[in-house]
Amino acid sequence: MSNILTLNAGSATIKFSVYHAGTSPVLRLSGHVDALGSDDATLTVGHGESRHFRHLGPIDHAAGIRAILEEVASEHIVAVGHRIVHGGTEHDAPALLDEAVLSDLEQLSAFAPLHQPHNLAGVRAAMAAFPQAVQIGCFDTAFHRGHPWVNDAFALPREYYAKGIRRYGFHGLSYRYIAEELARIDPDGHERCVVAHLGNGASLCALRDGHSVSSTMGFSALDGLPMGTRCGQLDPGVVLYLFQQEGMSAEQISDLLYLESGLKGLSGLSNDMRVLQDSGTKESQQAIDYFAFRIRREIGAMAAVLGGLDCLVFTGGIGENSAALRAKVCADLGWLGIALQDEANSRNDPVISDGKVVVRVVPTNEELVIARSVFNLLDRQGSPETP
Ligand SMILES: Nc1ncnc2c1ncn2[C@@H]1O[C@H](COP(=O)(O)OP(=O)(O)O)[C@@H](O)[C@H]1O
Ligand SMILES: CC(=O)OP(=O)(O)O
Ligand SMILES: [Mg+2]
Repeated sequence: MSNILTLNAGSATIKFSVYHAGTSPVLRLSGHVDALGSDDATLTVGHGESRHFRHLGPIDHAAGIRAILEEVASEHIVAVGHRIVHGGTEHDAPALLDEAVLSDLEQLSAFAPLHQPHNLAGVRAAMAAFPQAVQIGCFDTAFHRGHPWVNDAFALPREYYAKGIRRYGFHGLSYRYIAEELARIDPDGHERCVVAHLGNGASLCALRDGHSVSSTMGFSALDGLPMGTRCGQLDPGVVLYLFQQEGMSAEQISDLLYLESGLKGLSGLSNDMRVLQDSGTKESQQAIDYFAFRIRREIGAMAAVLGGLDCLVFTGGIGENSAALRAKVCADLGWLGIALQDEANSRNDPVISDGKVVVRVVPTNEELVIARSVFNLLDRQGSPETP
């Protein structure tokens, strides 16, 4: 049986799925490595009703990818679809990954150091594991490529935009999935929608009629909301100060902003919302309050971009699972027409509001977006493996 494997290496998780290559993707097997970067990463694999679970210990992304490839080694894989976080200015659609494309994408690793190197290492590992399979890249940035210029540009001299120094936006596979789901669930109810993708990486996207018009993430995956270990929006004067006055090296500043900040830096405890919610320390509570405050502030900004709001969607590991965080974010948004229905919220129901704005919890599915893209690309190429 011919199958498609999808690999989605995030900053704290690696998710994978195997789809049967029929007329449309049919899920056979899926799973994820969770809590990368902690002392106890785990692997969960599900096959229909049955699931198995394995402790992996303190492993890195490369070991996580190896564990996944071992799980699927016996499958007949004809194509591997990869989430590639950064596609730069060139890639606005899924692409076949050959040596030339891979070397272009390697140049973008500095723009997304927590993701791009792991995404590309995943491609190399999959090439070695399945040498006969085609490798296809699906880009997080592609969904945002149609932004109006005012949303893409920084107020720097114009030549910097031409050099690629602009706001790209990320989490695009997740936003594409949500936009497609909204079109299916409620075709008339989402003209102006803000989607909050809240995982270890976190961003908001403003959707108008299902198209991205603005995102809180910018040039790199550091900007916008605070995240598990990333600082989010920061006065560039702070970076200059750390460099010029504190004598920190570029590498030290990079580690500080990407790996030691956000929820982890503010709580002094963990990047993981589950740990912070259970901990009860004042610092953990402040970290959660700060996270919620910045999300609320940016929802207001995105509503201003859209000229109002019809729909708010929560997704990602935190957005899908933390009723307490959603309640905190929405608490003072009554002026926007947002009113949460407490019981529905505590159950993570698909609709959790009873106000003018429909507030939804939609589990994202980046793997399915990747699988559909792989199918379409193989289909256009007339692959003998897909009817
Ligand atoms: N049940 C839960 N309650 C609260 N937060 C959760 C829960 N499950 C996962 N999370 C949060 O989601 C994060 C992972 O988000 P996810 O979107 O799956 O990963 P990534 O950002 O790596 O793609 C974890 O680090 C944790 O903070
Ligand atoms: C772009 C990004 O931050 O992705 P993730 O949430 O998967 O880490
Ligand atoms: Mg993710």
